Amino acid sequence: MAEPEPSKAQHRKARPVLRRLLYVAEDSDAVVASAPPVPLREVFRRFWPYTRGGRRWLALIFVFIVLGPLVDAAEIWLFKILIDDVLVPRDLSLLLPIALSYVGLTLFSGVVGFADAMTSTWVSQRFLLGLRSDVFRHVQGLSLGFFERRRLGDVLSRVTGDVDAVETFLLSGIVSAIAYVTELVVFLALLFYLRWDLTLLAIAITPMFWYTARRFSRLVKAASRERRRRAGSVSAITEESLGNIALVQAYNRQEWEWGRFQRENIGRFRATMASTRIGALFGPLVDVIELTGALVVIGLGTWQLAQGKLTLGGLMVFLALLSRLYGPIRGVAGLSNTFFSASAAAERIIELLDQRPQVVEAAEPRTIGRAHGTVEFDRVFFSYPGTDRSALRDLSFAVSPGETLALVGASGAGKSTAAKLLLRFYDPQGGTVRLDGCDLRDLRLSELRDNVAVVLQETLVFHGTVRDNIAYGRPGASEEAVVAAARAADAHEFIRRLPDGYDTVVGQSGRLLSGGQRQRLAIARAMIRDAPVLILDEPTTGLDAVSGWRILGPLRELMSGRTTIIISHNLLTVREATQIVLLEHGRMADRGTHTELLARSAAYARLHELHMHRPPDEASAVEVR
Ligand SMILES: Nc1ncnc2c1ncn2[C@@H]1O[C@H](COP(=O)(O)OP(=O)(O)OP(=O)(O)O)[C@@H](O)[C@H]1O
Repeated sequence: MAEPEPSKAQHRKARPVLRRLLYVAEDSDAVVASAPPVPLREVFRRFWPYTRGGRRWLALIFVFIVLGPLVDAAEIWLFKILIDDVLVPRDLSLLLPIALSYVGLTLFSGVVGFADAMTSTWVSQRFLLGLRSDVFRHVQGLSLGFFERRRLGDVLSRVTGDVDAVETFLLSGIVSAIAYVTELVVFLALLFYLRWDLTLLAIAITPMFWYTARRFSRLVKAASRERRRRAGSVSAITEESLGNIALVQAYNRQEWEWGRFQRENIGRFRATMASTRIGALFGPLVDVIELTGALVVIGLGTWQLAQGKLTLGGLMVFLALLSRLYGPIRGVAGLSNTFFSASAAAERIIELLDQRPQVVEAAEPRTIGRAHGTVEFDRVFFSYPGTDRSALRDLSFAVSPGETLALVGASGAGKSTAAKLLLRFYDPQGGTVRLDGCDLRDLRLSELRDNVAVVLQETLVFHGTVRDNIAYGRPGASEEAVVAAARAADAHEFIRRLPDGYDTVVGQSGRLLSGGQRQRLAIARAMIRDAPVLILDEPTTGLDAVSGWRILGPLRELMSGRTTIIISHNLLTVREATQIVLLEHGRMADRGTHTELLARSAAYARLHELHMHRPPDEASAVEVR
């Protein structure tokens, strides 16, 4: 770290000013909360296993670490010989061997330096490779509930930024610590060998180093924690704001979004400045301590030189070695700052790794292979974690293969929640959801989801080609299968007209396609998955009447022979359902076919009325209440 010139005024300022300089103000209504503190020992314990692949190489790095100070010491010793045996007696006979030794040592240290740099980088990057990939895999396996509560940008910042700091903590930090200790041992041994009394005097000041370092490391940790948290917030706001750029621009909210961003940005700036101030104050303080030690030694050494107890070369070498000794002492003292700062990042990773999926697979899950597709909700009660309102209350229904069950009801009635339970994104607090008579909690998660295909309200299209997007439903699907699915979804014609046909890149979130086209792509994806159970969550949302009509054909094709649960506000899609469940506040208010409900349920009849007497484009968007 670059340490700026010491500001003398800083040393003189009164305590409150010092407090303001050294402490970072924390913002209570933060975008992202700080991770809970974790002791250093625990941080080591958690991340040490990730060094597994590189431990053999670590041993090699330690060899390089020892070689470094030995070469340095040899060079310094040559310097003593140069002064005492060549320069002072003006005897040139040793000059050539000394010069050759210098060349040899320089070449050797060059080779060691190269090998050291390559090996250290390899080991640390291997560590990062493993850790980052594990963190990603872990986060990916967390339940939907986690992502609904967390800010994605903060998670991104942890996976990309904080992971690097863990490496500093565990590898670079430890390697530096060992390097410093080795240097200390080598130089101290030489110093003692040269003049034990002067050496004792010189190291008498070390407790002051430790004391200063201890005081500073606590401050560094507070500042680093705040810096990391702010980095997460900046990332979260960037992701949210740029991810919804169309909304931001359409509502002219740029200034407001910028203000939100800027608040965190300034917070990050302040936290970084605070930690730099702490580091920058630490440097000059240590300089003063170091200078005190050196001055005492120079004083005593000059006196001993005058007394003839020490040669000029001896004194010069002593001072040269001493200057090398303070480097590692200062380094070891400063390392605690590095450790504490990196541990602030490690805490954020540990917090992420400690998140457990709310949905856990049974210890010995049942295997059902391809299901027939009978779906059953049996007296299901559910409320979202952290809420006390029930999203579903005592919900029971059953759907057999080839049948279609439509869930209708006002917005917030619990329709999508039922779909989430069937995919086992959450487990119900009461009752059971079954597939082919098996409690979902007993099934292998991947197998359950293999048996279900979904077309969601917001059509999920990835940045990639049309072909990739369809084949996402069944990895490794053949070209024929992709085209057949597209044909069945009535998508083949429009895909053919795209600039590169099936190779057209559709842009992030499929922005280069129309809503109807995206929907048909999603149907093709569900089609190719060929799962026995189908969940259609508002498949015609956002489509005008013509497009809505247009995808009815492909939808019917997709639904035929499968168990379908359709959530829709559009009565046209619902009318053909085998049974319709009318939900009100999470409860089943009524159940029957379209004709039965029309005759019996005032609420349903009113809806139908509303739907039928509106112009078709409005009718397709009207909600069933
Ligand atoms: N992740 C969540 N955390 C907490 N509460 C939620 C969550 N998702 C939904 N809810 C609440 O659960 C209830 C049911 O929501 P759900 O999304 O199932 O309604 P819906 O009938 O599908 O509505 P819409 O027709 O508007 O999609 C609502 O009161 C909603 O506020």
